[in-house]
This record gives sequence, C-alpha cells and structure tokens, in this order.
Amino acid sequence: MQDNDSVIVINAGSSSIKFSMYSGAALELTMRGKIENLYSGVAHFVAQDARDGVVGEHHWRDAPLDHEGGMRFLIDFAQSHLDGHRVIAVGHRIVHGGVAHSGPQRLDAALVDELEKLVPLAPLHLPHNLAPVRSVMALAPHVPQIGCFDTAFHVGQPVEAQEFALPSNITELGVRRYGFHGLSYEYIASVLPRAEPGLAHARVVAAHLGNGASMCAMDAGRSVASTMGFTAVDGLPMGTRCGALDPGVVLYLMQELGMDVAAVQKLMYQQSGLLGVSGISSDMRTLEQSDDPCARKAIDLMVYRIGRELGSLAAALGGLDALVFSGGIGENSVALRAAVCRDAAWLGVQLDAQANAANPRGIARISKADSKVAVWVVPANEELMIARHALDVVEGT
Ligand SMILES: Nc1ncnc2c1ncn2[C@@H]1O[C@H](COP(=O)(O)OP(=O)(O)O)[C@@H](O)[C@H]1O
Ligand SMILES: CC(=O)OP(=O)(O)O
Ligand SMILES: [Mg+2]
Repeated sequence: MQDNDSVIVINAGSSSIKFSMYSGAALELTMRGKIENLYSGVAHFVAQDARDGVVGEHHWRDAPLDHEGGMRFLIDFAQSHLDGHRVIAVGHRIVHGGVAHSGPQRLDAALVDELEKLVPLAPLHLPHNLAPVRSVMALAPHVPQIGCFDTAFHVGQPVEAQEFALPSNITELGVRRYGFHGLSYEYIASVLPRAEPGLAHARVVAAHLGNGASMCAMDAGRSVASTMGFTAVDGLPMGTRCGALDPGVVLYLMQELGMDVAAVQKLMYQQSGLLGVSGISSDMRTLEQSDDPCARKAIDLMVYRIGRELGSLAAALGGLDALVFSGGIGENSVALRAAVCRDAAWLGVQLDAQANAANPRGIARISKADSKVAVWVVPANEELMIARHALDVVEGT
C-alpha cells in the first residue's frame, strides 16, 4: 500500500449509510461521513476530515432518498474528494455470513447472490449491506470489494455455545447460534491488551450497546459466547428489537392472536425494545431526558437484562476480569453504566464514580484502582477493523 492509496469502508444500516476513508499503510483516517434518514423525512449527509472539520454537507428536501441514490451520491462525493488518492479497496460490513463465510472475502456477483439467501436471518440488515455492494459493482466495477462478516469473530465458540437443543438434522441446516457485532468485539480485543496489558489473557465481557445491542464473552481475546444467536434479534432488548423471547410467545402470537409471519417479524424487530416498552422512543437520549415512568421502565428493563446476561456470560467464562462498554449507549450513558456496575457488585465490579461521570471520549478505565473487575469504555470502531481486513485481503496476507 502506497501513501496515496486509500481504503473506503461502507457500513450500511437500515436507515443510514456510514463511510470512512483510510489512507497509507498505517490506515490513517482521512475522511468519514454518513447519510441519515434514508426513506423518511429529509435525508442528511455530512462528511468530516480527520480533524472533525466539515468537508461536505447536503440535505434532500424534495424527496426521500433510498440506498441506491445515497450510494450514487457517496461515490460521486468520494471521487471528487479523493485528492490524488487511489481507491484500492472498498470494505463492507456484512452482518451475516452464515455457516460458509468465516472470514473476510472478496465480493463478486455470485457471492452477493449467495449471501442474498441469508436475508431471512438478518432482515433488518442484510438487504442494506448488500445493496451498496451492487451499487459499487455497477458504478466502479474495477475496484475490489471485500465483505467483512459480523458473525466471523464467533466461529471458534465451543459447540455448546453454538448449538440449540434441537434435533441434529435441524442443527445441520445451519439453525444454530452465530453471534453478531463481531467486528466491534474484534476491535475491542485488539486494543484492550494495549490499554491494560494484564488483560491480554483475561476473561472479558464486552457490551456493544447501540441501536443493536449484544454482549460477548471473550477468553484471551477469543469469543466463547454471545447474547445474539441465530439472528440479531436475540439477547438484550435493543432500540426496537425485543431480544430474547420465550419461543412460545411466537407460537401464541400466531395461533391465538392470528398474527402472520410479517406481523410477528415487524413486532420483534421494529416495534419492541426501548421503543415498545416506553411507547416513546427507541433513542436512549430521549428516554433519559424524559420524566415519563414508561421511559424509566424501558431503561430499567434494559439494565436488568444486561445484568442477567452478564452473570450468564461470566459463568461461561468461569469468572470475570473485565467489563467493557461500547456502542452509542455504552460510550455515552453515564447513568446506564453506573446502574449496570451497581448491579454487578456481586461479581467484584467497583466503578469509579468520578471517572464514569467524566464520560471519557476515548479508551478509558472507569473502575476503582482496586476493583477486582476492571471496567473500560472502548469507543466502537468497526470501520477500522473492516479497513484492516480489506487491506489484508487485497494484499493477500
Ligand atoms: N449522550 C448519550 N447518552 C445516552 N445515550 C446516547 C448518547 N449518545 C448516543 N446515545 C444512544 O446511542 C444509541 C445509538 O447508538 P449507535 O452505536 O450510534 O447506533 P448504531 O447501532 O445505529 O451505530 C441511541 O440509543 C442513542 O440514544
Ligand atoms: C448486528 C446488529 O445488531 O447491528 P446494528 O447494531 O448495526 O443494528
Ligand atoms: Mg452499531
């Protein structure tokens, strides 16, 4: 990789497309941006350079914008802001890789068709992850594209962590636990030992708490269990997803309430979680600012379920040495971190209230010096992980 070579990373969600540009062998972040509010209201684009200076902004006031229109705009924008840089790869976050895809891979039309078959396993994410791959293929066919799977980090989990107690002929069809947010956990596993060398071989539970939320148990940096399973609806309650549900509830909804598959899917993925419980918002900031008891109830339920999962993951690890908070909520919510740590005192967690309240912007330890369990905040950086993988694939390492 030359100094003026760049890797572009695309992380496309259901209503947003985030992009980052990294340059040179050290993969220095040179530009990042996002388009938000796709499909609804006024879509908004903003791009910033490495020093957070705004280098581009745009609103779509006349008509809603879709993923294809957004990608066309981003490709034009990137091309006119390359500043002499050559794009050697575009890396994509692909939420589900199924059983067959356990590492970053070059994407071609055949692979995209194959991944399309996994859409029912990640209906909220996969169509949006794949659409930009097709857009780039059409608009810049010569640029190599690399798919980085959120499931890949979890492939080495012990078999008990991966399997449901279902008959083996069903398990063999791929109906098993995969785990998600793997790129985020892989990044955390890569930086934590540098932040605290004693944690390199430790038992760590990381909580990625964003719109999607999950927790992962890592033993010496390797995933051994995760709260998300076959799909990204399992585990913790999230912004709009319900998290773990007694499967009998699904049968009841269908048999007794007459709901069809589409209605159940919508309920579980888009109408539940913080939004469903509060009836107010899926956004933690809005709930924290509200004095409505329903907002409090939604937050309390999330804290309770994080605590339950923490106990379960600590059991999978045979103990706990560190707890890591990441994602928009994990990085920013002083109150949620305090509540989770209060409830985890039995595990030996002792939060430093001042360090927590300081709400650090970067990687920081927020537990007391003598806490048996170290508590860290690590800002999520799935994009850097994708850039590293994309570079490795194009350089053949
Ligand atoms: N200062 C804050 N305090 C509490 N929650 C916050 C704060 N900033 C962001 N969040 C929450 O983070 C969540 C979004 O997380 P993020 O990781 O950005 O989402 P995504 O999964 O879409 O990348 C939202 O619930 C938002 O309210
Ligand atoms: C896997 C997942 O839930 O992703 P996100 O947090 O982007 O929704
Ligand atoms: Mg996220």
